[in-house]
Amino acid sequence: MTKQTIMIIGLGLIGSSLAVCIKKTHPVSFLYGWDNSKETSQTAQETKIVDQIPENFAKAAENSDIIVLAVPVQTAQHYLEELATLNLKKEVLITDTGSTKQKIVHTARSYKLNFIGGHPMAGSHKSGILACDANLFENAYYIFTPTKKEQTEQIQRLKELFSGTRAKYVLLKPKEHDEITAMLSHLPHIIASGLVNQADHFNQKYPRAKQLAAGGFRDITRIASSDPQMWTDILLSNRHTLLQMITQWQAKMDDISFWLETENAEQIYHFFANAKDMRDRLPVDKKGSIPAFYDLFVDVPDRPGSIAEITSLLGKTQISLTNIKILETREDIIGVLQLTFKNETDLIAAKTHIEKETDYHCRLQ
Ligand SMILES: NC(=O)C1=CN([C@@H]2O[C@H](COP(=O)(O)OP(=O)(O)OC[C@H]3O[C@@H](n4cnc5c(N)ncnc54)[C@H](O)[C@@H]3O)[C@@H](O)[C@H]2O)C=CC1
Ligand SMILES: O=C(O)C(=O)Cc1ccc(O)cc1
Repeated sequence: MTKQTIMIIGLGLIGSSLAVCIKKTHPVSFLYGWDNSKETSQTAQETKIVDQIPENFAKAAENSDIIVLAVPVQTAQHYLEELATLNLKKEVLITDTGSTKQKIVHTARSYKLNFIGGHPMAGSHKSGILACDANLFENAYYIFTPTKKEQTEQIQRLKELFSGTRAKYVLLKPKEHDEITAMLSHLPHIIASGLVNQADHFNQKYPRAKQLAAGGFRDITRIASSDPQMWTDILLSNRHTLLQMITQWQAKMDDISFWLETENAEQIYHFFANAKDMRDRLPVDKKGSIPAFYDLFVDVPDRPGSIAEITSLLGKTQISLTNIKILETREDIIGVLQLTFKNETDLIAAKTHIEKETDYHCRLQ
C-alpha cells in the first residue's frame, strides 16, 4: 500500500485495536486519532497507538485518504453530517465499525459520501482503549455492506487496509446484515439482560441466590456486562427488525407456558432436543463471532491477603493478567475474583497453577 493518511474517529476497544492492526501491516501510513475523551486521546498518544491527535478535526479529516468511524452508532451519524460539510479529498473513503448498517448507509448516501459500511464481528463485553487488542479480530468475520457494484475497488482498499486484523471478509446487503445480527447478537443481548434483571429482582427475596449462580446462568448472561450506552444505541438503530424478533420470541415463550400448563412433556422435550441439535452443530470456530478475552473465576475466602496471594502466584509463573476484578465483597461470604487473560493457554495454565498451589476453587464461566 502506498503511503496513506488514515483518520480513526473513536479510539475505544474497536478503534484502538484497528489502529494497531493497521500500523502493523502498513507502517508507513500516517494515523490520526480522534476521541472526545481527553484521557483516551492521551493514552493513544503516549502508547503510540496513533501517530497524532490533531488539534483541528476538520483539517485532519480534509487531509485524510481513509476515515474510519469507530464511535457509538448514533454518534457515527453525527460525524457523517459533519464530514459532509468539509472539503474532503475527492478520493476519500469513509467506513464505520458500527453494529447496525441500514441507517448509517442510508445517511451516508443522503450526504453523497463515498462510504462503505463495515462491521468487525468480534469484540467483547469490555470497552475502552485499555482493552485494545491486536489479536481481537483474528479469524472473526469482518462484514462490509456495499450498496453498488462500482464499490468493488473501494472494498479492495478496505480489505488491504484491515489485512492486519486477519479477519475473514464477508459482503452482505445492509438489510441482510441487520436481520442476521438482530437474531444472533442484538436479541441475545436483550434476553441476557432481561434474565439478569429478573434474577436481580428475585435476589431481593433470596439474597443468597446471586452467590449460588450456576455455570449456565453465567454462560448465558456474560454479554449482559456490555456497555449499556452502546447497546441502547444499537437497539434504537435496529428497532423495526428487533420488534419483529421480540414478537417471535414472545410467541416461543407462550408456547413453553402452554406446554407447562398442559404438562405436555413431548413438546417440552422437542423444544430442548431441537435446540441441542442446532447448538451442537454450530461451527466450533472459537472466535467466529465473539469473545477474545478469557476469564477465570476464582472463589476466594474473604480474608486479607487472598488476592495478593493469587496475583503473586501468577507473577512468579510469568502468566500475564489483562484485568482483575472483585465480583463479590460482602463480609460473611466467599468472594469471586474475575481474572482475565489474553489467550486460552494462559487461562488454562493459571487455572492449573492456582488449583495446585491453593485450595481455591476455579471456574471458567
Ligand atoms: N464492543 C464490541 O464488542 C463491538 C463494537 N462494535 C461497534 O464499534 C463501535 C465502537 O465500539 P467500541 O469500540 O466497543 O466502544 P468503546 O466504548 O470502547 O469506544 C468508543 C470510543 O468512542 C469515543 N467517543 C464517544 N463519543 C464520541 C464523540 N462524540 N467523538 C469522539 N469520540 C467519541 C469514546 O470516548 C470511546 O473511546 C460501536 O459503534 C459499536 O457498535 C462493533 C463490533 C464489536
Ligand atoms: O462479547 C460478545 O459476546 C459480543 O457480543 C461482542 C460484540 C458486540 C457487538 C458487536 O457488534 C459484535 C460483537
